[in-house]
Amino acid sequence: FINLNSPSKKPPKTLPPGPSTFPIIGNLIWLTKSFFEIEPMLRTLSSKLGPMVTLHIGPRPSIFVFDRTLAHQALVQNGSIFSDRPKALPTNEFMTCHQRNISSGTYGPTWRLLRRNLTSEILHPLRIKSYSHARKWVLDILLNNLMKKSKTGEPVEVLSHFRHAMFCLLVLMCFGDKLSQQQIEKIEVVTRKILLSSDQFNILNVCPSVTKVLFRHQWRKLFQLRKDRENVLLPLIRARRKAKDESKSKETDDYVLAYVDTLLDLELPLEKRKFNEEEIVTLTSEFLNAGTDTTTTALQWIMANLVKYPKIQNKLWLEIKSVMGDNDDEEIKEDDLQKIPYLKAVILEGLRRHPPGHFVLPHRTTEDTVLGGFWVPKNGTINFMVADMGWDPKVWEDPMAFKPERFLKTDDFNGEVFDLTGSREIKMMPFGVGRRICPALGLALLHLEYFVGNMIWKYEWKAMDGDSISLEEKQEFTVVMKTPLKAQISDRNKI
Ligand code: HEM
Repeated sequence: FINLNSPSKKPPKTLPPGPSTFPIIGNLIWLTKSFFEIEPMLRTLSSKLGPMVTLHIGPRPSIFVFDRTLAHQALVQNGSIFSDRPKALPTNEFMTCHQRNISSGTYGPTWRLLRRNLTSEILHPLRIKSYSHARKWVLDILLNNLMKKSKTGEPVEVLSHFRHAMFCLLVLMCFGDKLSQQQIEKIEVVTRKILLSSDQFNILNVCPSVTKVLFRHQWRKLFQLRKDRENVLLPLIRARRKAKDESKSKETDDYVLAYVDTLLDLELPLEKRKFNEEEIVTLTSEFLNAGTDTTTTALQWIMANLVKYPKIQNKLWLEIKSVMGDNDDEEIKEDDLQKIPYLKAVILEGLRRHPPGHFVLPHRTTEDTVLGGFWVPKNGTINFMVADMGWDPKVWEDPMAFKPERFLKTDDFNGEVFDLTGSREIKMMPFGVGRRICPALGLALLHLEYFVGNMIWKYEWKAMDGDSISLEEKQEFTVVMKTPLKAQISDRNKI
């Protein structure tokens, strides 16, 4: 790897190969496509052209990297060059208050402040522990709802239950735990609507000055969605501010810091002012969105594999039983999770085989540079093929099979537990790696282990009679099951 700033090396000026396109029109057409449409095309191109492929999307080249060693060189070894985000498309810019959130924020002091605030105030292990009562509360609701449904004798379609549970957890961490189910559902409806409609607004980004006239109804719809979001979130933000100002909250014993509390006093480092209400709405909705569909998707894929492969489910249950003994009425406590290595292996295998996102969020380079022998221009967009890295047959034997046992062979990982951060070497990267790695990796793993573990400990999960579980994928905001999981669920205590 050479940096173009180094005077001793003469840099190549050749971009990684890609398909030829019509100038301007071709570039604009890509803009209307979602990543999900692009993925299979990229795979075909890479099989012919090699581990790096360029597409001309919009005004700048977009480079896609399939190779895990190149990903490590870029994101870990040269993180300072590869950690910026591209300028947001107009619709995203509008919904993020000019990219003033963590995931789309420019690599600089505001992003650093927001990311550090989230990781040190909310995602710190001790703080995560302080939300354990919320997890227990949500687990009870989830288990009860699943059992209620299964008693009707109908197959239980689990997805909406999983999503609601994951959403409740994040709402409680974000706004404190005094919210009713009804309030939570109201927020869920609005945020979901925004997420599901995002693709339909792609067309507005092709020449916004024209689309503002031609598609003004669509633009109005987008304005309304942002307004609806403010209408549900602002009252919660104001209530928390009021409690803070009156310092009421700290007087009660059960006060738990919420994400929104940490945002109220933060000061924008360049502008030297506090975040305004619209910006806090953007930041809180980012927190809810970033964690709900990702974790829900992972949860569904993992449970689907446990239904599809009863032997794996049974092995997991036996291992849980060896820790829990005859305490059938108890749930698995968070401290006990680490005593169940097979549970961790099941979760890791789920994330490897079915990463919720098949790409990371787009990165932008801050300097002209060279990767894999090709030129990567300053301000170029670069992305990494997450799914393909986890399915690399050079790293993973029989990569498309679901085999949690592969994560128990610590010899394969230098005698240590598997390192998901890829700091030494990337073998898979469902959370990204480097400076933009998902800051909630630890929280997401805890949620997956706690909920999968307890759902298997309490209930036996079976496919519906005559039904086989299809692992076909469908591309939504994340890559989900094309046929959502339906299962027969029975109480293990009553078998
Ligand atoms: C299984 C669950 C999850 C998966 C697989 C996942 C995956 C990812 C990935 C791939 C990225 C992009 C990395 C990159 O651009 O290089 C990311 C970023 C991010 N994730 Fe997650 N995530 C999960 C859960 C969560 C949760 C629960 C939260 C919050 C509570 C969260 C908050 C974020 C944020 C704020 C970013 C932006 C980081 C930045 O740009 O600096 N994620 N995540």
